Formats: sequence, C-alpha cells, structure tokens
Amino acid sequence: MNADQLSATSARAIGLDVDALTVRGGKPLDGRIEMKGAKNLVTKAMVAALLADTPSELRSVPEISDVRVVRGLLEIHGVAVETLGDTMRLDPANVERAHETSINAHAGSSRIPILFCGPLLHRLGEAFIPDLGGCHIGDRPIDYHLEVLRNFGAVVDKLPTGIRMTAPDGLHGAKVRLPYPSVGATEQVLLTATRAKGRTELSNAAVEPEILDLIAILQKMGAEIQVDTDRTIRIEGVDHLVGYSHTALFDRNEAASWACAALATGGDIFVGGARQQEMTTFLNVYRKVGGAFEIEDDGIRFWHPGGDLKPVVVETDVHPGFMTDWQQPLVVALAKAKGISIVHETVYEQRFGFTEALVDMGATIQIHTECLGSHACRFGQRNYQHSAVIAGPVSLRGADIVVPDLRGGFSHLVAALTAEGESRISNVGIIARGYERFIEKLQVLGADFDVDG
Ligand SMILES: CC(=O)N[C@H]1[C@@H](OP(=O)(O)OP(=O)(O)OC[C@H]2O[C@@H](n3ccc(=O)[nH]c3=O)[C@H](O)[C@@H]2O)O[C@H](CO)[C@@H](O)[C@@H]1O
Ligand SMILES: C=C(OP(=O)(O)O)C(=O)O
Repeated sequence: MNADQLSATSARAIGLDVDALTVRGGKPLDGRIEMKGAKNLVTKAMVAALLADTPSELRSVPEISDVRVVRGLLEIHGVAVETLGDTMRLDPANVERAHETSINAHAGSSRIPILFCGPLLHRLGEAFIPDLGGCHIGDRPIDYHLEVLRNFGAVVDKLPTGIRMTAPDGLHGAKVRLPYPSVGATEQVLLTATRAKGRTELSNAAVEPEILDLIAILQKMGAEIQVDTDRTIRIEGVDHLVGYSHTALFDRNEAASWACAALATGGDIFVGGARQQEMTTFLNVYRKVGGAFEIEDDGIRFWHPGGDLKPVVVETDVHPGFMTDWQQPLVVALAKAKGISIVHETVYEQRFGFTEALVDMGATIQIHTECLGSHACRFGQRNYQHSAVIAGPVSLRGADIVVPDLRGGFSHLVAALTAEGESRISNVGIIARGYERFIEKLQVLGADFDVDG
C-alpha cells in the first residue's frame, strides 16, 4: 500500500482527521488494549534503514502520525517504503538517485529530521534539514546535535528555512561528551558514528530503553557498539551496514498513559504488550499512589483497587528515572489523591502548561520556579516554572479544552473522562502523533464520547 492509499483508508481510525471530541465523564475505563512499537524507537529505526546497503524490515510499527511524517521524508529521499499490516519494509537502494529532489523536504510535526544528518552525509556528502516540529514544551534547542556533527567533521550552514550540512572530508570518529544526557543527541552520535571512519567515544550518553533498542538494531546491521556501565558508549566505525529485521520495543509511554487513565477513572485496563522491565520506575510510583498492577507474560493489568489514592513526590529524570512523558496523565490521578503531591520536572523547562486547563476544570495545582524535589536541577536558578504542587482530592468538571501538545493532550482527555459533565476537546489530532488508534481504544474501554468533525 502506498502512502496516499494509507492516508485514505485509515486516517480517521488513527484519529488524524478528527478535530474534536465531546466527552461525557464519570465512566471507569475497562477492557483490554494492545501496545505496538514505541514512537520514540520506531521513527529512529526507520532513519537507521538509510544507513544500509540492503532493505530493512521493521515489525510492530504503530499507525501514528509521526511514523507517517518520517515515512514521507524517507520517500522524498528515495527510500521505497511498503507496509503489510504492522510490518514495514524500507529499501534505500534509490537514495543517491533521489538526491536532486530531496531538498524539498519538510519536517512536518516531527523532530526526527535532525537525525537524518549523519546517514545523509555518509551517503550523499550533504544534507538539508528543514525547521523541526515536535511538542512545544520548552525551547528545544539543537545545539548538542550541531556540536556533535561538527566534531565528526560536518560543516554546518544555518539558512532561513533550515540547516544545510556538508562533509568535505567525510565523517570521522570523535570523542564527545554531552553537557546533558540528551536522547536525541545520543541517537545522533549513534547514527553518525556507526559509519564514520575510526573510533567514537560518547560520554554522558542517555541510555533510555529506546536507545538500547536502536543499538540492538544497529548491531544487527553490522555496527560495533559497546555500552559501558558509566553511560559511555564506544563505537568502532565500519564501511558498510546491511538491512535489519527487528520487532520494535513496545511503547512504554503509551502504556503508562493508559495505566494512569485506569487509575484516574477508577477503572481496570489490561495493557497488552507492556513489559515490566522498561516500566519499573513507573510501577513503583503507581503502587505508591495506590494503584494496583499485575504483571502477565503478555502485558500488564492496571487498576484502581478502591479506597483513597495517596499523594507522592516525584522527580522526572533521564532513564532509569521517572520519564518526563509520564508526568502529565499522572498529574490527573494526583489531583484525585488525598493530600499534597509534588512533581519536579527536571528534563524540560516548560512542561506544565497543560495544568492550566486542569485548573480550569477544578484541579488545585500551583506551579513554582523553585526546585521542589530532593535535588536542585539545572532549571532552579533560571526562573523556569518547573515544579508543580497538586492538592487533592478534587472533583473535576467538564470544560472546553484545546489540546496543546501530545502528553498534555492525553492528560486533558483523561481529565475529561473523570470529570462531571461534558467536555469539548479540540485539536485532538495532536494526540495521534503518539497514541495509536486512540479513538478505537477509547471505544473498546467503554468511554462515553462523540467524535465531532
Ligand atoms: C522523539 C523522541 O524520542 N522524543 C523524546 C526525546 O526527545 P528529545 O530527544 O528531543 O529530548 P532530549 O533528551 O534531547 O532533551 C532533553 C533536554 O536536553 C535539552 N537539549 C537537547 C538537545 C540539544 O541539542 N540541546 C538541549 O539543550 C532539551 O531542551 C531538554 O531540556 O527524549 C525526551 C526525554 O526523554 C522525551 O520527552 C521525548 O518524548
Ligand atoms: C515530547 C514528546 O515527543 P517529541 O520529542 O516527538 O516532541 C513526547 O513524546 O512526549
């Protein structure tokens, strides 16, 4: 099926051309849903296919809009992409021939294009990266990425429409230390160093499970990568890589979101495909708040066991810390907990914008510039509103909400599902960036809502 046919048949099921939902709250979510591959791995695995001489096969690919955006970009760059069910085949044989037209690439809603740099520089000697999309949750600079690429020998030119890069002498291995363990910059190094000449040493790297899965893919392709216990990654460059065959790691962020939806609505959701190991930190917090879970071989059951939910103090952090993408739906459950909870956001400087809508719905949440966790983070002295104090329990009431970003939007949806009365949630297409078939899943779980427009 080509990209146009895919658009026509499944856009609505995915939630892409759905503008707004009217949600009637108060019904516990109950039932079983399935997880597919993680947005934060699948999109990068698709880019990795550009490094190979032969086709790659990726399984468990979710129908989310970020996958579509990356697929569109790969196709502009000459990669032939076919899907059969949730299996995607990516053939990079024509990348060199497509070079002339690939300058027209657009980033769409995704940040992934910045990861095309290394593979395109290796293949074509140059790359044009359009302005990036992604969630507006802070400045989201790309200075680490550019510095990393310069270290490998890239020459970077900033243009009004994006960034042009060349590698006049090819790319060579480098010794790099990240100022902060950035997920994207670590992936930038991986995707660039595997085919660079010589050895690369990356210290202060991020080691999120999605990064380790990307390393597994690159190893299948023939790359030589070693991860040390101190979060140093060593890569020995190779001349050629072959296509991979891989089943993507499940989406632990989506799993955590539905787990919180079960807790906040007083429901019971079996999240098929979720695994304990990648969610240990989340599970600890879930239990502290008063949620119940049961680990099965084929997924995890999450439910509200009755009684009061308890307040917690949580700090978001890099892996193995509490993931920043988990805090938004958790905050809705914390609004229902009896007592004062604190969430200290240490990864992004501006990730509490979504709480304004929750306050409009009746939540008691105050945002502070101080570091209210157990350690001072890099935002403490810089006047960023990055600590939230949540007082509960409250009953939320329905409201009109415009979804601001992916995780914030999902938390608004959960809030509406718990609220008294009706909510109208618009701009819900953003949720389709990372939640596969969320409208169908809401139906399966017995939510009471209508799709508008
Ligand atoms: C597609 C994808 O995988 N997105 C995830 C990825 O985003 P992403 O890879 O963009 O996040 P990073 O880990 O790079 O960002 C972490 C922090 O580093 C800063 N930074 C990053 C790069 C840079 O060049 N300069 C800089 O200052 C960012 O502004 C942020 O404050 O990891 C985040 C942190 O786990 C997750 O919330 C996102 O869901
Ligand atoms: C911030 C997120 O994604 P992205 O980096 O793709 O904007 C997210 O998944 O919550």
